[in-house]
Amino acid sequence: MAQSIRLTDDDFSAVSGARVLIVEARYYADIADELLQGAREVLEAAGADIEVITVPGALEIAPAIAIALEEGLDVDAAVALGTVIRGETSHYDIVAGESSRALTELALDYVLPIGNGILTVENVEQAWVRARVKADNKGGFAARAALSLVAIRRQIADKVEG
Ligand SMILES: Nc1c(NC[C@H](O)[C@H](O)[C@H](O)CO)[nH]c(=O)[nH]c1=O
Ligand SMILES: CC(=O)[C@@H](O)COP(=O)(O)O
Repeated sequence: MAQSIRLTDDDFSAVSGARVLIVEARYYADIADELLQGAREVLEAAGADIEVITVPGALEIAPAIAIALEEGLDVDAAVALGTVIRGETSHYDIVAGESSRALTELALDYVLPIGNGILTVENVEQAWVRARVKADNKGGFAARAALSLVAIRRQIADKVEG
């Protein structure tokens, strides 16, 4: 019978004990608290082992993950949390674009599951709707995305070893 490997499964029993690094940017500290809570709840429910690194802004998230990996921190996945809100200048485009571009490059270079929970929004109101655990819970979503990739890696490894 054909078996499917699904990236969207929400059954994370296979990822219990996964070591997950959260890197949170606290440029907007109160929103950061909410994103972190959402991510933590998902990871704790999945039985993950969590390490948190705090950085000043979204541009430091990918470098912090890279430093952790280069220094030998042994992790199965990372979750990036931050909020970038448009200001008066073009700086928004740099922070929003580069922080996510760097994460994608890092994920592919290191073949590391990374959940991208960096909000890129027009204003604080939009940020809160997306960050709030009882609303969009994007921190939780990013954590689930990272766990999905850990699960799929384990499923594929089992299949290949088989
Ligand atoms: N404007 C926002 C920033 N800017 C700061 C940069 O991320 C960085 O910390 C600085 O350029 C020093 O390297 N960061 C955010 O997370 N959100 C913003 O809206
Ligand atoms: C995303 C940003 O860096 C932004 O907050 C900067 O604001 P501004 O463009 O008004 O300097």
